[in-house]
Amino acid sequence: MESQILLAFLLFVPLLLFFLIKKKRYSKRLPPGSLGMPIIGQNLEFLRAMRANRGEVWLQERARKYGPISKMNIFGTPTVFLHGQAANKFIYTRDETTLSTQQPGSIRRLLGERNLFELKSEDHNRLRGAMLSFLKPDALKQNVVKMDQEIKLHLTQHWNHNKEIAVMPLMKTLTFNVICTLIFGVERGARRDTLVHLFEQVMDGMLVLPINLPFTRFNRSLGARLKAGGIIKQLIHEKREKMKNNHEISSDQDLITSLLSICDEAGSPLLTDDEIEDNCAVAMIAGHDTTSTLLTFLIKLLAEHPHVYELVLNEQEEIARGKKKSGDPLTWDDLAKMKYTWRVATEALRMYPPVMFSFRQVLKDIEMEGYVIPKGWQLFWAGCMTQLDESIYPDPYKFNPSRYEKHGATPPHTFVAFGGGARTCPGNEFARIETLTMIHYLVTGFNWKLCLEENIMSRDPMPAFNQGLPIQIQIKKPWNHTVSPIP
Ligand code: HEM
Repeated sequence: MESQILLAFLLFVPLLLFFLIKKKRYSKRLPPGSLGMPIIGQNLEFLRAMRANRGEVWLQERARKYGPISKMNIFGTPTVFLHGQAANKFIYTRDETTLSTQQPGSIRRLLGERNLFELKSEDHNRLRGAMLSFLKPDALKQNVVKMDQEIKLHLTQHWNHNKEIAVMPLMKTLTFNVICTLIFGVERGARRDTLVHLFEQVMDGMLVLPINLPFTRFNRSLGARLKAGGIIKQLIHEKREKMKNNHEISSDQDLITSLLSICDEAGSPLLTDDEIEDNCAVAMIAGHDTTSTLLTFLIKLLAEHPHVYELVLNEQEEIARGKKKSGDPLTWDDLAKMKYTWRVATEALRMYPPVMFSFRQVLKDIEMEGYVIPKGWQLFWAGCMTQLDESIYPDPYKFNPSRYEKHGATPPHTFVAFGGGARTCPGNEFARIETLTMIHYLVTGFNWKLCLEENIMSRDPMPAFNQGLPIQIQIKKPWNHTVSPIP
């Protein structure tokens, strides 16, 4: 008996030691931090912090505790959290055999399987190239007049007769309408209103646990996405028919027409209808809340910084004086002159980036800072945290558009509001045109002041004002732009 116990002991102890050492070696190489409870992980903590507008603080505290790389469990997946200039460079320069884009399950299912965020390698290049054939500056030049008209119509309908407005919902209305006109090419009316309403519901389920049970937020959003997809399919069909019957139709009149008109070398359509549908949904989701957030913050910051407002006004009045007739639309050349106004927008994007973090999937083990990021894990990185790093942007919480006058004011991989590398936002030029045009008409046409002393914010996932940012407006001079409704 004694010899059996001794034998068992001799076998068991080395085995135990082996597992302990192996575990120790592995966990030593994993980044610091805890994975928390299974499934729940750090979800609740993080989402609560985001909704209380403490998302940045939560991440900063984490970074202070564990350094630039740590592990956690978010959206049900073991995750490594990264931030800092080196992390941004690492992610933006990595090829797709190491890292691939993978959104959390909720986002993936809502955007559709063939959406640009999910596609990789050749598929990604093909789709991205097709989107850029409409979104690149040369193509967008043709659409400045449409943007101008859409913005004038918005101001006439929503600003002209009001004394007090809530900025945030109105900016969403504007950016929805701009996308409906320029991306979907869908006429105003009941169908467009339905589409807008459906996309609002889709947005609601973007950052939730993807539990598809009746009455969950996710279930409602999925239902709305299905219906919105149906409307986009119908638009694709109508536009295809129109193109068959009228060969004169210009391919850059909207994104759907542009995507339909691209063919491969054999003359067959380059994209499937599913790809067109999913990527129109992406353009709506990626393009409307981001730009409306930027515009809302700009309106707030201009109200709070009268000297900046004056400089923007001078620049815009100079451009207005250069017009042959009052009411003539802005041109591409006018936009190129708005240098100071774009610095102001850049400073707003630095301090209040609409996209604070992104996700990637790790395809092979990665060594970083002496740790291993294991294959199959999720990377969660807060690229924009560098924008508030005082060693890079001195006095980072001070709104100071003049900081960009200095040469080298934005060191590489530190200003990343539009992302970087192969996945840089393809809509940045679209957003720039929309923002500059809107600011032109706002400062030349209106004065405004904030109604509340404090405007409480939250993030869900974009930064938002809980009370919508109410302002009082005053029309400077009779707003006499004649606008015909855009089809
Ligand atoms: C102020 C406005 C905007 C901001 C701050 C913004 C920000 C970003 C960021 C940070 C990314 C990269 C995400 C990542 O690397 O995971 C991105 C990607 C993307 N954005 Fe934007 N965006 C804006 C406007 C727009 C607009 C107007 C559109 C379309 C009309 C658009 C369409 C897209 C698309 C399709 C992608 C995916 C690109 C790819 O994976 O290749 N964005 N955006």
